[in-house]
Amino acid sequence: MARRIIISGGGTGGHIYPAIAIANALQHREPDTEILFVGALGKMEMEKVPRAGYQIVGLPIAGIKRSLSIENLTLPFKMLRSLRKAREVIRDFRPDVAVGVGGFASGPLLMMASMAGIPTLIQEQNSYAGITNKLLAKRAQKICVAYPGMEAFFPKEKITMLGNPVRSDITYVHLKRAAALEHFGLDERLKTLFVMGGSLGARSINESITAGLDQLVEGGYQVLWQTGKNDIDKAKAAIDKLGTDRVKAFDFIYTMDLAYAVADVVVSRAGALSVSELCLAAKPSILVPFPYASEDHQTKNAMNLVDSNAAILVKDSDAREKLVDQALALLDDVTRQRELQTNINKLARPSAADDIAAEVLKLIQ
Ligand SMILES: CC(=O)N[C@H]1[C@@H](OP(=O)(O)OP(=O)(O)OC[C@H]2O[C@@H](n3ccc(=O)[nH]c3=O)[C@H](O)[C@@H]2O)O[C@H](CO)[C@@H](O)[C@@H]1O
Repeated sequence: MARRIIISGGGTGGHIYPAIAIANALQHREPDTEILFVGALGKMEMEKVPRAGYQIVGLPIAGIKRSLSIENLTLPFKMLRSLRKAREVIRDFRPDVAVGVGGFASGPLLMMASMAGIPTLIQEQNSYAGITNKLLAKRAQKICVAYPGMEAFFPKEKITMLGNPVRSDITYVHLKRAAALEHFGLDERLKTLFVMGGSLGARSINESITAGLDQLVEGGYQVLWQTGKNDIDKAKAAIDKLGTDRVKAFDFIYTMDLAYAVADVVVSRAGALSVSELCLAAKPSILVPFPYASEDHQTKNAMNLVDSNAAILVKDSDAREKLVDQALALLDDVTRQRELQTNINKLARPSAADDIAAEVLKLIQ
């Protein structure tokens, strides 16, 4: 009989793409597996998951607003409605296993699944566990992590360290350079700086790049720039002002494999999945951790690489002053690029998605 698996969570790309990578690996191992995603209504996963070819159901859940907001008063009702909806989805789909990847929807879904006696597995991308995953861990059968020391948050006997699941098309990107140049309309004679702000975009990176765009273009380089939704108009205005066709800006890039393929040097936030992808794609990288991520975990993600001489760190507070200079220095220095490339690739976990899929399947008797 076909196996049925629910994968739940989302909110940002850092939760959605590992979920898609696990789903792809499951279908590769067991092609007749039926997979249903459960996300949060109104969140990014409701659009990105169907684009990746999977069905998704949305729960009416929301997070606490940090500012004093009347919306917070409706949260308990949203939680109750989400629990009820999660119970319905489980009753109708009858999954053999439920997988949680973090983000709002995984809370109610995994809670109801474990109450119904369905085995659950958690995949934690970061070196720091949020409150939802800590609570869910008590009832989960297996917890797959990407960083050491996670027994500080989870029961030790349930933890397996397998790395973060990365979409398989990000392997062997060096074979896709020609296709990537054509896809983005870039010039094969020029070296490319790929700037990525993560799934939501990064304001300080965007401002720093805007300020140094003329230097990059005058330096003879071209730029592929992923800005996030909020800054795309400003980025396009800066490009128009410079009157150049050597800078291509996008709010979101669906073909990340091609973006990595074309990049000689990458400037990026240090979200867990971005970091795992940079390892797999073996890209010389300058990381600018988002300083307000919980427990400053992006700095930890970045330092993990910097300590192995596998990436360069620029602090968010130094970005405006130093980022473009550092990018130009690295673009100019092929020896340093090779050194970073070799070292970052040693930290890649190419089999993570498949290893996690194997753990998921093991939970089905
Ligand atoms: C601000 C914040 O709290 N960010 C968190 C969020 O980051 P964020 O959602 O930015 O996540 P990551 O950097 O981990 O991953 C981004 C994912 O989105 C994909 N992508 C991104 C941009 C784009 O244009 N196209 C695209 O496909 C990337 O290839 C990657 O798969 O989740 C991560 C994983 O839990 C955390 O480590 C980050 O700290």
